[in-house]
Amino acid sequence: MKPVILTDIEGTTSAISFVKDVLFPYARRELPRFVREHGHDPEVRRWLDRVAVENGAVCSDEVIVETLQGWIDQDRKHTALKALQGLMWREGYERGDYRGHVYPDAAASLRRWHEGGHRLAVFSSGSVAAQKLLFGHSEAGDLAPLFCAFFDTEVGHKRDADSYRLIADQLDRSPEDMLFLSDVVAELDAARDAGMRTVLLDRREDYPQPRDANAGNGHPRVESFDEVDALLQA
Ligand SMILES: CSCCC(=O)C(=O)COP(=O)(O)O
Ligand SMILES: [Mg+2]
Repeated sequence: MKPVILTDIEGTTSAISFVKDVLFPYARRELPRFVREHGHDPEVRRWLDRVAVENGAVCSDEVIVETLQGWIDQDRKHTALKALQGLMWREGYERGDYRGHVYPDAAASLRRWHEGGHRLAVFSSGSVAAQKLLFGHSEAGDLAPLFCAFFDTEVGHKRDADSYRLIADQLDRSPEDMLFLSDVVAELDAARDAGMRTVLLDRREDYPQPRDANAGNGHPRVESFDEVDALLQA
């Protein structure tokens, strides 16, 4: 049976700069208008209320917006922020304000692995809705149908081994039959603790200072998806 390939997004399939310089500023800028116009939609309200609870008090939408903007600045991976970002980014993708960045080697490899019979899945801190948008409106075309499953932090934290056990379980595979790709060593450590095979993405564009074997904590290290095939055969 061919291993299931589970991939992270930011810094792995897609440039960190796309997330930091395009998506995050867009959400930060659009947040006040979005909350004004959609704050009464039940789906939006649910997440805004989660932010209010986190603040420890009943607070105005203005304070909630400021809190969320602060979290964007800190790159907090809070589930409520990620869900709201996904809803805001939908408008930007649909208006054609931007397309999802996917490295050409990642797009080509994902297509090749899918054609070759590997099941592909995503695990990202970005919400499942945001993941589907990024791949569905990517610069390389609609890549979303290549994936059989999408997971976000509703399944658990990316640095927690139990999240990877749960993902394997939901895909009906043993962790040993799965390969996880990520640019973050702590995430790879968690996946390896769960029993998965791992590969560290160390893209020159995202990480101008290459990480050595010690910094990579023993995970096989590659600079593009093209190098992953050799590891799949190993
Ligand atoms: C999924 S689209 C936006 C990416 C994002 O919001 C994010 O936090 C990326 O985290 P990742 O786990 O993919 O490194
Ligand atoms: Mg990442």
